[in-house]
Amino acid sequence: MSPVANELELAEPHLGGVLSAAGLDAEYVRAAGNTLYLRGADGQEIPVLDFAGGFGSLMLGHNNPEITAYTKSLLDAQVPVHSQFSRHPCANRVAQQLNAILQRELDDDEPYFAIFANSGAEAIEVAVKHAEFERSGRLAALAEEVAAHVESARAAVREGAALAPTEAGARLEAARRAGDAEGFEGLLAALARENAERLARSPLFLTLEGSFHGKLASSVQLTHNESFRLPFKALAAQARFVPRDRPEAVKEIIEEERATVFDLSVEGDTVTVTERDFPIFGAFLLEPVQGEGGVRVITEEFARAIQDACAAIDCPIVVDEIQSGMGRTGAFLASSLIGLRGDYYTLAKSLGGGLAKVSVTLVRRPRYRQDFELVHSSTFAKDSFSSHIALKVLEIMEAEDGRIYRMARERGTKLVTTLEALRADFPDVIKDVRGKGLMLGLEFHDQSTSESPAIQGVSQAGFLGYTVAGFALREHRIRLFPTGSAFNTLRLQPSVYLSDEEIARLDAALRDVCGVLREQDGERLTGG
Ligand SMILES: Cc1ncc(COP(=O)(O)O)c(C/N=C/c2cc(O)cc(-c3ccccn3)n2)c1O
Repeated sequence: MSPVANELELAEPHLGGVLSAAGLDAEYVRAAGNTLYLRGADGQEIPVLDFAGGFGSLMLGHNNPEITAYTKSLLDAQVPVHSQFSRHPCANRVAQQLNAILQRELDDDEPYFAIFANSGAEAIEVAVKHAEFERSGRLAALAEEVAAHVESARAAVREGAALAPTEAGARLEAARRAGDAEGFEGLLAALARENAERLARSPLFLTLEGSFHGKLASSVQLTHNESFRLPFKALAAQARFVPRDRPEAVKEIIEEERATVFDLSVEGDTVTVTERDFPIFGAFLLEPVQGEGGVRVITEEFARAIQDACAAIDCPIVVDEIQSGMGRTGAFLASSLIGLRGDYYTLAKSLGGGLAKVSVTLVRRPRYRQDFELVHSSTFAKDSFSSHIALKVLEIMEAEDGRIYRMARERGTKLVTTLEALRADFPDVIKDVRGKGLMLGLEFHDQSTSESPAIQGVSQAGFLGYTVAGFALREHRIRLFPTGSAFNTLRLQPSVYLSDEEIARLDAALRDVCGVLREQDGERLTGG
């Protein structure tokens, strides 16, 4: 290898620089439970208490002993990892187990078919592609129906039928004139041209302000954060972002964006031009608890408004449980706690037990299009290694009548109580405590007008959360991160094995942070 390449930092060096600026560029050499270990100058391991929790992928902790032992047994047994295009009974058992859990939590026995992938964003891409596959089938059926109506109208006009004067008829007549074609055939040519243009429009997706659904080409257009989304706007179908605090906006936006095609009907010797809605919306996607958007819990009222508005236009709902699912909020599905029912569910992160990369998109049977299986695939998806691990994870989650979910509720209550006590003691520093179960957010007041130039500077740069994280790592050996789109909010997503001692350590560290911010001690906060 050339000596130059040997010296260069070649794997995302700029990100490394950003992390280094915040004092977060640690190298971890081991992990277990809620602890990561870095190596000190003397070569000794230094434990770091991890509240980032793999951004939600470590419900069962780092290197969970039961899962690592099981993984070793899979390797020892030489389980075939890549046996694509063969029977995958283990993947099917994962799908069956997921269905059993959904049926329990949703109290409904309608099956969901499973399409496996390798990451959360890929599961979203699968949902978006399948929804488009379903929508394009509906568009084809509509086009066929209109074509049949056109033939009936053509025959009726030949028999002397006349056009009824309607507003839609006037609009179609204007299109005919613009197309410079004569008579009824000219009108039909205008109808065909107009409808072809309208049906060829890209689908429009609906999601919430503050949403995060991934950073791949389609999924990033469903992620609200403009710095993630806008550079790639030209790549994929767009979304409308619904304000989180206005459930009534769902219907308003649907009304604004509704799309129609011309149609014809014949009654006796009268032909009538009408305009009828066609499905322009690909799907409505939402997280029951927004992670990236600052740990915001969607209310039952909002869920109902979305459910009703989507049912009225037969728009599928994709419930993104990639971060909120897998028991993190105290139920397998966070959405089951707010009465939200999805046509699709996406799961990832903790499904792989902190070791395997696996995600799954579940599609409710009435919407499922089996031909999708023949046009979508991925080399590593549905591999038996990941499927075995996912099955083991679900077995652990469901053991002892859902002990893990009870632990998530009990540990989450203990943790949120600690955070609320902190806020009560530092109301000038802590603005809000949010979340559910072990998916919690701690929001700091804005410090952009701090009297400390250092604190003012990092706040105005949107770096307060990262600076606090750097302080916690340096001074307290605790790993924290702000959410990617709400920089003053720290997300806390430890494993269910969180101990009282670890909560107490976090409390002490956060009280120290609050003291530093109250005293406006920029020097200490930034380690300057
Ligand atoms: C609801 C939801 N839907 C799809 C995805 C995409 O999943 P993948 O990351 O597996 O592609 C995520 C994944 N979340 C990623 C994430 C969530 C988060 O809260 C922070 C960070 C993150 C990552 C790196 C640096 C800083 N922050 N990453 C998600 O939370």
